[in-house]
Amino acid sequence: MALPGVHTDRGELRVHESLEELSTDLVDYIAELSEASVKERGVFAIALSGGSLIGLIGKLCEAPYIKTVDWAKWYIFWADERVVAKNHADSNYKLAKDGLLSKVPIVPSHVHSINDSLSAEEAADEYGFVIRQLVKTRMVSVSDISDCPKFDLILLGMGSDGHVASLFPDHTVLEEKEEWITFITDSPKPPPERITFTLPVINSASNVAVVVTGESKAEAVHLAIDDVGADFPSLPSRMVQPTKGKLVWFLDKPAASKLKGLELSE
Ligand SMILES: O=C1O[C@H](COP(=O)(O)O)[C@@H](O)[C@H](O)[C@H]1O
Repeated sequence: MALPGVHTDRGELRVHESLEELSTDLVDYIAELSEASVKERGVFAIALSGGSLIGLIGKLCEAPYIKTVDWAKWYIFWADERVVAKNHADSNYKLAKDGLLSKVPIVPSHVHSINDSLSAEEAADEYGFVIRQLVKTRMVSVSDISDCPKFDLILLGMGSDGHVASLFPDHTVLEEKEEWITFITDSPKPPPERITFTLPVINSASNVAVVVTGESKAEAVHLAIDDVGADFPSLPSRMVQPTKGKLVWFLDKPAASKLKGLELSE
């Protein structure tokens, strides 16, 4: 049984007993947002991350979602990508393609992956350009506060160091305010070259879900969510604060085990 969602200053917390239950709640949430967005805007612009997240959304290829989701209306993006060939084991695109995209009736031209023949800097520039074109045609909406794209949903994972997308703690990339997409060549987690959505883009989304599992991430979850004072201002996961959008944390019990004020029974 899931604990009921808890509403906090840091968003809604959904803590689950098992990965199976978390995965079901997560895909239901995605399917609901897809339906609402298609009803309202005619399309659903979703940005994926890599890592453990993809295994947790794999159920979208199964009944009932394979039939009930309006796949033709999906536009897919990546919140971050490693600068490797698309068929490389480290590619976030490959992970999503193998685990989801090749198994659902997505329109191939709606899949907006990064150009893997370019340098990190060029790939980030080109990805920003592609997103600008889609903002112009309103396949991706635009924020009414900043000039940033407003994705219907950005799905993020989190590393045990508190990184989200390819925004790493204490990295200058956290200060980027102008660009929508940027690049790094010194990622502390391999591979070193990556491109990433910037914080202004993440925080302009209509919905952001941060999906975190496992005890190794419990300390980072605590630092990202609990009231820890001003000591951790530059923890990327703590800087995920949608301006007008909704933030939901999908956690399993081990990841949530160091949160203060949550009654987690064994
Ligand atoms: O390097 C990355 O790591 C994070 C977290 O991955 P996880 O396997 O610990 O869940 C991921 O969200 C990001 O997209 C990826 O590039």
